[in-house]
Amino acid sequence: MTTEVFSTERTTSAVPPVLGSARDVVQPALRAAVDRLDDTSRAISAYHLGWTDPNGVPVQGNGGKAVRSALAVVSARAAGAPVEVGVPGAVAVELVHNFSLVHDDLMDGDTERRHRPTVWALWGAASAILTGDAMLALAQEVVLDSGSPHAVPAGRLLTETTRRLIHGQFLDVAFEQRDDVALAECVTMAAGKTGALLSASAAIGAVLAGAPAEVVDALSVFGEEIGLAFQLVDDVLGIWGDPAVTGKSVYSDLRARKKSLPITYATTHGGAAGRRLAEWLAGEDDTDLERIAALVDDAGGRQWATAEAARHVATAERALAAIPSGPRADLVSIARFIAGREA
Ligand SMILES: CC(C)=CCC/C(C)=C/CC/C(C)=C/COP(=O)(O)OP(=O)(O)O
Repeated sequence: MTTEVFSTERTTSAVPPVLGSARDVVQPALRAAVDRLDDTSRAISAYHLGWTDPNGVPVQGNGGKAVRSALAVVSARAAGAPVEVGVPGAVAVELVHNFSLVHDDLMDGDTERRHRPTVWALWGAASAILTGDAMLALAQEVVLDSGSPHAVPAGRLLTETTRRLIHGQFLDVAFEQRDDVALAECVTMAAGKTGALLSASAAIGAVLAGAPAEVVDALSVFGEEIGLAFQLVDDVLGIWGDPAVTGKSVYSDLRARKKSLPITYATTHGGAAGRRLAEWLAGEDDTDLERIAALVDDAGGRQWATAEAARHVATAERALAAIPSGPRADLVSIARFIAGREA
């Protein structure tokens, strides 16, 4: 175990107002886009997005925190454009995100998301694959139809981001078969799996607005950094989060023997506790996951991940120095919310 001292404190932060105001402008456009899908993909997407129950009856559901779409509309404002310019980008990144969740749940065999049964658990694997694919294709269409003279670079940002997302997911899946994953490899995986789409979300509004490269680059760096913070917090919640709040099954990441960031830190830097954890990861005993979570803690995995998340948020905030103060404050509020969230 290293001798460094990390803070274990994670200050919880209230949902920033910008998430609500962005949702108000993005939701109608997201619904209009989903309406374009074929009947089956539309019905399953509407369920996944929290608009209907499995029988298609409208509900006041939970379609997620909508962090990525909020970033996209603030991104347009950061470039001096009206929020409306960012809306097609916001719809697109939310669709790419939800494509990835539907496919990820299938790959991981997870049966619960956002407090409800997952798409594959209700409709089967083929429907989950096809609905995810439909959302991904729709995302491109929304950007191409945006009417922006910068739709092609925005579409390209989205396709390149999707390739990074897929690479990150491939690494994640490959790590399940390996017992020698290095911390740097795990960070690369998280940057692809989560950083890429957060980075594109923070930049796409500015791209649609035709912003200069230095503005787009600053927003991309901001998004990439909060993406790493996001995944670090997600991994902490995946082990120590309250399932009643996260809406995910208890210890699902441990049961799946995921080489998440706190676990990889623990196995590679966590001394005797880390070695015991590595032995457990290589075995098949699932009986006492509470003890395994305590082992990750003892090996410093939780402290490290929490401190790293705070460090990435601080780096993200520094990248915004040249962004006008109004949108900068909103971006900072999203970054701090990400670091302090409990779900
Ligand atoms: C290609 C492929 C299958 C990739 C999968 C990539 C993947 C699922 C990465 C995890 C990203 C993540 C932390 C999601 C939770 O987001 P969130 O907490 O914002 O979710 P919410 O929308 O429910 O709030």
